[in-house]
Amino acid sequence: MTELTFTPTADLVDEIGDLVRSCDTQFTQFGGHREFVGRVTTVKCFQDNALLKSILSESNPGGVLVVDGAESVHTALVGDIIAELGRSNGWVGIIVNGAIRDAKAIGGMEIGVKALGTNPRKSSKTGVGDRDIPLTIGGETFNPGDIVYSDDDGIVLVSETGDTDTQTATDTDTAPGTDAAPDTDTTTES
Ligand SMILES: O=C([O-])CC(=O)C(=O)O
Repeated sequence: MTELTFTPTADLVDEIGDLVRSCDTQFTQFGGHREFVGRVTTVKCFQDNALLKSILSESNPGGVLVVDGAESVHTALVGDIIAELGRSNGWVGIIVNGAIRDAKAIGGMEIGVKALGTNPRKSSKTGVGDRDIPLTIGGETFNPGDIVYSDDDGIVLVSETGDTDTQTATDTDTAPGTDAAPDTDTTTES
């Protein structure tokens, strides 16, 4: 697996131009690492964090877990224990379309964590949810295997060339042989 080099998101936009896949959601920075780049793994879960905890229990050096919690800030999907679990297994970032807790502790951790906000209320732990599915957040689709760049300016997605690990025969989003393949989705404003 090739080592990924962080590039500031604004520089990426300058390189990619109008075809950039930049997530419109205004996330807040919570992690000790404010800049990260990594390969996307996805999970969708609503006010329940058992599935995302099991994913962060897996070793995934350089991975970024993108969690679609349907924008709910009613319960925290990630706290300091789960964030540390991910960090210790090599994950470099967690992006939560929902809430976290233990924000102060997470701010001292060597991992990137972005979320909509905080809530000390716990999530349920049934394990309900879906993993490794495309997620649309902030007008852009996060596909498993995409490369995600994140910093103080935002979150930019790039389709990885030749990544066959997570692509299926029906996936037409990645154009083989092209770097930073333009997103051909006709995404409308949300
Ligand atoms: O267990 C939870 O629901 C989340 C949490 O508090 C942690 O990760 O520390």
